[in-house]
Amino acid sequence: GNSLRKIAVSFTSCSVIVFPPILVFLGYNSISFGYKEIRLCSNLTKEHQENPSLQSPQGLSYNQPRVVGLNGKVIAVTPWLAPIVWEGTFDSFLIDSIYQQQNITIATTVFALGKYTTFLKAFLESAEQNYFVGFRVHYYLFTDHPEQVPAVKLGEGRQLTVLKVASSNRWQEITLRRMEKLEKLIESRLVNEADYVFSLDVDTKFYGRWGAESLGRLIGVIHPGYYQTSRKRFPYERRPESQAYIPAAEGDYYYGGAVIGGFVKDVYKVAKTCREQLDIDAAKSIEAAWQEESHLNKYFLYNKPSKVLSPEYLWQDFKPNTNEVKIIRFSQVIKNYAAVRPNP
Ligand SMILES: CC(=O)N[C@H]1[C@@H](OP(=O)(O)OP(=O)(O)OC[C@H]2O[C@@H](n3ccc(=O)[nH]c3=O)[C@H](O)[C@@H]2O)O[C@H](CO)[C@H](O)[C@@H]1O
Ligand SMILES: [Mn+2]
Repeated sequence: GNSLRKIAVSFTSCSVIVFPPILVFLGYNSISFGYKEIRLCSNLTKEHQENPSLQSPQGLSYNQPRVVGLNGKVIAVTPWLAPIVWEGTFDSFLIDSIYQQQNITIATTVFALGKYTTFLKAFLESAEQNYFVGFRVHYYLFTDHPEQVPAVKLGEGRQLTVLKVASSNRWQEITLRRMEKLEKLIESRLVNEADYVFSLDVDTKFYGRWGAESLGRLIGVIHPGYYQTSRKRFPYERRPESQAYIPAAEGDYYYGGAVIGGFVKDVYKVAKTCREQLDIDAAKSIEAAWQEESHLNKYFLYNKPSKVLSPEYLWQDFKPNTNEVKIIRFSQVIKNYAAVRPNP
């Protein structure tokens, strides 16, 4: 909780009113007094000023953005002027120091159903070494086997909550249901318990720093398998009957379903919208090519992320090293699909 910051973004500039000293709660147990300048303006809302949703019309024609330039250098900004986070574009000490002052909590949801509980130990241990070190992190771990959750020593200010969910005999159902679980978790808890939330795949490991440079209103990650692929060959859903359908001439990046992040409120919109679109498809007995990842790609195409994580933030262990990716921060481990999934 950070009420000061919430007050600060609730009003936009025009006329300035200086309030007498007011009580402001900071964090959980400290109280401070201060003069609060509150700026009021009738015709500008918070949405417009502080939290633009970056909606983009459907059917626009524009060039596909490149991730690596023709000179081989990485591109660090999208055509809608959102940063693409690469090593060398930020000062990790500076950016962590800025966000540490804000006393934030980063909720992190992770699902481990069926045999995927075997990935938990490496995921959690490597997260403790690399992921938002020095920040308050709250893991929300969904599993059908709570007894298989390993005991991992967590750093100061970090906690883990285990939430029991029903098993499923289809991996497709497990991955796509994450949207609904995330939606409901935000409604019931995260609105009060966190400032930011990340939803992460569990069949992964952290190998390098992942810190405050990844924070923003709405965060997507560029999938490591498609960052040099022409948009018409992205594995988007191509059947117009699906709510996840994207025409061949459209597309910015192919985003990985393994990382979704941002302000609790903005991630809520993603999760709720994707869950609704998945429900419409299910009622028509249609399942998108890559389940919720397809719906996520549709969402991000027309609701642009405010910051995009480069493939440094989602790699695959089997991929050879490349010139552009200097640091691998988070990577899919190699898995034996037949051994870990409940169905082919
Ligand atoms: C790198 C990447 O972007 N991966 C995406 C990709 O394939 P993946 O092959 O990465 O999908 P996956 O098998 O890892 O499933 C996604 C996640 O669902 C959970 N899970 C899945 C199966 C199971 O039996 N138990 C279980 O707990 C687990 O948290 C896992 O990390 O496409 C999926 C949808 O098809 C998801 O969008 C994944 O995020
Ligand atoms: Mn995965």
